[in-house]
Amino acid sequence: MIPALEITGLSKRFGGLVVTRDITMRIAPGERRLIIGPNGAGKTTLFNQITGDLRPDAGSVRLFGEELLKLRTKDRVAKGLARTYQILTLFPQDTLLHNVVLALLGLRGERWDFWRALRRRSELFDLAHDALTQVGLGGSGDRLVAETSYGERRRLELAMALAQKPKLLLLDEPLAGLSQNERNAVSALLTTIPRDVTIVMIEHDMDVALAFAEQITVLHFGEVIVEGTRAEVVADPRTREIYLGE
Ligand SMILES: Nc1ncnc2c1ncn2[C@@H]1O[C@H](COP(=O)(O)OP(=O)(O)OP(=O)(O)O)[C@@H](O)[C@H]1O
Repeated sequence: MIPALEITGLSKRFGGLVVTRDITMRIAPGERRLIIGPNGAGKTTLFNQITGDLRPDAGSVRLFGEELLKLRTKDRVAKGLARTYQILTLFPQDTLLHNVVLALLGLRGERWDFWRALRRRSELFDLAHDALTQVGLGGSGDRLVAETSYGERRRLELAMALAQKPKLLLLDEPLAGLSQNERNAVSALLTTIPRDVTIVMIEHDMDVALAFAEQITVLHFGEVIVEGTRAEVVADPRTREIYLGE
């Protein structure tokens, strides 16, 4: 079976600092993969190399068998890659619906062009509305982002990614900054994402993350230290040593 995501020998250093050391990882179609590791382990820089925000020094990243590294970010997105960010990247003075439409326009690789957007309006707006509905914000499209709660913004960001109908979704700490109630709601939402979307998630909230993930990769100083099923990784003494600091 062709993996949804296959990373081979991925390496990156910033001067003397190795942030990704020969990472090799295969993620099956439909899998829910959790990536954990201490602060600075290289989790976000790994995502940045998958998306093309950062160029690795060596290695390969394949999406359903197709090499991504020579493609620009927007072309990777067009191949079915979407991500959310640890730090939200929204337009607060615009509406939720417009934020999703703008994400869709980014997907299509078009410069922001008002008239062109207007011509495509109904199609784009329908897609955007569907995505908002999928995250429970269907009735909130006309509200300004600035007037929403943090939890609603996290949902909006998810809608922006889902609107692109990704095959592979990278979630960078989707629960960061949320209250316990909001965390429960967003994690319940994550379980409703259909299996034709493969999900790789970085998350520090272990309760939620462990419940969600089927396979777990532990990174430490840019290197894969432990990988396996939830039970295997939790039982592995290296996980405790590295991640829990025991
Ligand atoms: N552009 C850069 N230039 C130099 N060093 C960088 C750059 N980007 C990241 N780093 C360093 O790379 C290391 C890995 O950072 P990264 O953000 O990937 O860690 P992380 O595992 O996502 O951490 P956290 O859990 O805190 O988000 C850190 O030491 C960070 O300071």
